Amino acid sequence: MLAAVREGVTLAEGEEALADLTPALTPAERARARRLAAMTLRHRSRSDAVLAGLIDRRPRPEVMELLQLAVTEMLAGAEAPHGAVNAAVALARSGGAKAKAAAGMVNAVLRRAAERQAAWDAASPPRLPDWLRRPVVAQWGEDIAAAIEAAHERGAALDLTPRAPGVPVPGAALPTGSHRLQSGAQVTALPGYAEGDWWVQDAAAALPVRLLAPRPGETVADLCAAPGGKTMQLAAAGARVTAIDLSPQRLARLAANLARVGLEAETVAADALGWTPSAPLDAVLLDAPCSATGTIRRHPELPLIRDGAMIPELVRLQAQLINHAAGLLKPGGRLVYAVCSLHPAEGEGQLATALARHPGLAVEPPAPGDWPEEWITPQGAIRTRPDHWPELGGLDGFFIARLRRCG
Ligand SMILES: C[S@@+](CC[C@H](N)C(=O)[O-])C[C@H]1O[C@@H](n2cnc3c(N)ncnc32)[C@H](O)[C@@H]1O
Repeated sequence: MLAAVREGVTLAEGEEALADLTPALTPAERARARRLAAMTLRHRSRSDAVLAGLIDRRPRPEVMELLQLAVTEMLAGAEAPHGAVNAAVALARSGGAKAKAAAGMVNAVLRRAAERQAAWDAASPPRLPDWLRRPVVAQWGEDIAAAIEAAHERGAALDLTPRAPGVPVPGAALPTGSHRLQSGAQVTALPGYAEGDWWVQDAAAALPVRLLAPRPGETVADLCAAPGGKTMQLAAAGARVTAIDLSPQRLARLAANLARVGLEAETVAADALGWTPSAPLDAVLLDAPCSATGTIRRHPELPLIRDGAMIPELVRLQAQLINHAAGLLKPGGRLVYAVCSLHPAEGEGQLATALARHPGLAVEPPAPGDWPEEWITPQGAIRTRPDHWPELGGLDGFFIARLRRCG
């Protein structure tokens, strides 16, 4: 999986490739591989710091990955050193001729690395890539950038959204209504899964629908809907929902998710830019395609496989989607724009230019008191960051704005 990320694919895609390569893996082994790979990536700056003092020359990438993996297991995962070292040496021996030749070095380096807990503890979390760090520092300053990096390294808890208030949901209730489980659990084995009482959704991802505040019977379009976390929230509130997504495969997942929780929505596989409803709508949710840089806690590979080159194209697409969405509303209708991004150009900047283009749209800020004050921006939008809620374990980075069509 680490090699797959080095080739530029996501951990999830790497996991699929791993399952194809080694079909005998049990689900538990696969889950452990995923956990270890994610952990290795989240702490990569620490394993590099430990290894820097022990190797003269960076070895071949696959050997380096073995070393990073074993160091992380020993110093973050508290794995007994002999187990981690032996496993790494066995892996090197099972590799190509060059990896085999490195087995002795792997053994020697890891035995010394096991004693370098202090170097591990003293190292810093991985830095954001420059293309993201620069705008983050410009927006919030150096200290917040460092706090975001620390939060990324801590990873994310498992958050669940209840189908309705009052249904029993595992985990501790968060102030915004989500429930949180701190330790990784097998989702399908949790109580209430089979009954469809809840679904997995980061606490921040549940906020756009909370801000939209759908009422029973309202007509709502979810323009970029799959895999459907927000569609389920809208339907659970009793809205008449049309869920649109460009990807038929992702829309099939949305339909399966709706079926599991026993909720209904009309589904349309289409480009949202070409879709129009038969009558103007009470509300539109636009959870736009974005850089996903707000989800690095869950996807530690993102900084390694993306560069900033896609940002201008995404910003253009988001602006087109906002323009289209604004035209679908009844007078007085509301549009919630959301992105799971930490890049201000997709959030704060996007809102500013949208307001300049659309004098008929006005920001409707969240009611004070209902939301943590530090999340509300000077524009009247909501901004969550991974370093928020430190005592509760953080949340994904989202930018969310509610706009009302005047007149
Ligand atoms: C951020 S994800 C949506 C997550 C979803 N709202 C949820 O809560 O589960 C963005 C989605 O936009 C879809 N998408 C991208 N471009 C689109 C377009 N032009 N029209 C409709 N959907 C689009 C992608 O297929 C992707 O599923």
